[in-house]
Amino acid sequence: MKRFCDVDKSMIREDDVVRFDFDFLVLRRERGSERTCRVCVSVRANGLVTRGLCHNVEGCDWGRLSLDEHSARMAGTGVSVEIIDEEVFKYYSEGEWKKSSFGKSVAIINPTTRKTQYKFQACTQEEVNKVMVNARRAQKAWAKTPLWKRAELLHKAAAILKEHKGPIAECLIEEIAKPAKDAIFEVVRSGDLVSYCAEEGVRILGESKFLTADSFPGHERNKYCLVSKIPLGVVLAIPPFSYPVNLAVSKIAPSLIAGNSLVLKPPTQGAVACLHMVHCFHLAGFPKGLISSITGKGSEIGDFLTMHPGVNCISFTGGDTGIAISKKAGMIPLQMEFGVKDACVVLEDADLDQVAPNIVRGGFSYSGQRCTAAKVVLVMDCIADTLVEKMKASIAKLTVGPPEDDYDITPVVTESSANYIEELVVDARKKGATFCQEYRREGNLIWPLLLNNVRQDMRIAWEEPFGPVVPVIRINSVEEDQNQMHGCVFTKDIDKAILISDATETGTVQINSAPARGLDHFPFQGLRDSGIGSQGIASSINMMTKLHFLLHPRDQVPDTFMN
Ligand SMILES: NC(=O)C1=CN([C@@H]2O[C@H](COP(=O)(O)OP(=O)(O)OC[C@H]3O[C@@H](n4cnc5c(N)ncnc54)[C@H](OP(=O)(O)O)[C@@H]3O)[C@@H](O)[C@H]2O)C=CC1
Ligand SMILES: O=C(O)[C@H](O)COP(=O)(O)O
Repeated sequence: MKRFCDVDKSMIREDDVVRFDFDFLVLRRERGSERTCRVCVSVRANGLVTRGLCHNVEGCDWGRLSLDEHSARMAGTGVSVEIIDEEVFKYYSEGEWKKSSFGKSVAIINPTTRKTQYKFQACTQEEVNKVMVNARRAQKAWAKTPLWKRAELLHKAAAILKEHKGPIAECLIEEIAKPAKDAIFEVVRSGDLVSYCAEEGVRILGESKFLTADSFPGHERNKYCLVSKIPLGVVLAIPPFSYPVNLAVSKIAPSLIAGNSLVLKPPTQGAVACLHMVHCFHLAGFPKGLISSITGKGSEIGDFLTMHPGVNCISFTGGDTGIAISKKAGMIPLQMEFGVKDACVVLEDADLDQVAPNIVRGGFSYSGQRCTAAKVVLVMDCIADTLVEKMKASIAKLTVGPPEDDYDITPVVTESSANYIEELVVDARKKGATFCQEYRREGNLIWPLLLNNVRQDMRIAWEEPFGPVVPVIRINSVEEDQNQMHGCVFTKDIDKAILISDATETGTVQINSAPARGLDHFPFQGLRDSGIGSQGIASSINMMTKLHFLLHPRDQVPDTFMN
């Protein structure tokens, strides 16, 4: 290696007190048949990566890299080097990155290469117990920390998170095959969410309600009640693989601003992206024990966590696992968001040139692995042929390939997920659905598929594929639709759209646009088996607090104050 480092002085502000650290890391990687072994050096100024130099032992010419290139290539290294021990990512407890005493690790399989990409610690029950005790202790002090100080730290974490979008996005690409631009967007959006939450928290929690007794029949103005919002205690956050960073911070930020402590259980796929994100909170300087991340497979450590007596609230997003969690959890508030079968209803008068690309985007972005993906199209029979042709034309434009090259359709998250999608496709073929494209699969990569003439007896009509397959069901009237879970309505008749929205049991209805969570501060919820409570910044802050009442009878006020 010729030169070790070259610090980019533009990264350092004039008034910074600069402390330089150097990290050395030997990085071994496998991509297909290519094997590389690199020695990387990163330079940190006050904890942030400034420059790095990497040398490929077999003659790589990475050479001197810009900050962004360096960050992008050094996921799991550089500023985050302390979060990894040899090849295994650590868990986060008491403000430190730790190795589990268990000595067992969990592998994260890259959906594209189908080889082990990363490993993380499988934590023990004793380690969970310790985290809970520390979380409770830290929370008591945190609840007394002024609101503006809590907000200040969240703003700092948000800035660090956005600054480190490169390495975190790289993890999203490698762990969950999120297309590169979407991966970057997820991190940036998450930083914005944290900041917005800090602002909203100051407004929501900075106000309290004042009640007087004389508003109730038969009472004088002789008693007052002050209503304020206080934290719940320890919040357990469990996000899904599909938005591991965004759906983790959507739980972390409201919980912290409200004065709670937070224990995160990252999803297996997406765990390393989550750990990098947690490290951004660590770098921001939150008190020890306030944020922790217990790692391990949900099936192994999940029950112990969710039934732990130290947990005062669970915020979960995922599949049917959540239904089981709701049944097992004790008398604590739950915020649960599960899977859904979002339907797009297309009426006779809809502008099909607008509808087709909208549904294709809604159904196929991130290869259909969004809870808000368009999962069934219910179209009036008289316009179905035209819509299907237009959708076929839109689908033909989708690109298919690896996430790092930012293709539209990328491999689905696991082989078992691909197998499940295939089962639904095979069932639809057996029962007579019309295939608008040839079904094609290579490993976890499934080409986009539109299934026409789907009937209610086919599994794809009801089950959530969480993949790039969209069924079309023809209807003759809106009443015929028994899904009752519309995600959107396409029509030029706004009155009709509102009537349909009112008549259906669904959390969110979009008019003339594919289903989406909205923006992160909009409320968002599923009904019936799709969830408990609402997400969204304000909803989550409210959900993660309880009311506290301070009553005061006026006759106790000294006479001097009464006149
Ligand atoms: N309504 C909404 O807002 C959203 C809903 N979803 C839904 O999520 C599903 C896909 O996500 P996916 O990650 O596969 O969902 P899962 O339900 O499989 O997993 C969700 C989370 O739960 C964890 N987990 C698994 N078993 C347990 C357990 N026994 N106790 C506690 N935690 C456990 C998982 O960890 P591990 O990975 O280690 O198993 C993961 O972190 C789809 O159904 C989708 O519709 C997705 C996004 C948004
Ligand atoms: O995890 C998911 O599926 C998200 O909640 C979807 O969010 P989006 O609609 O903003 O993509």
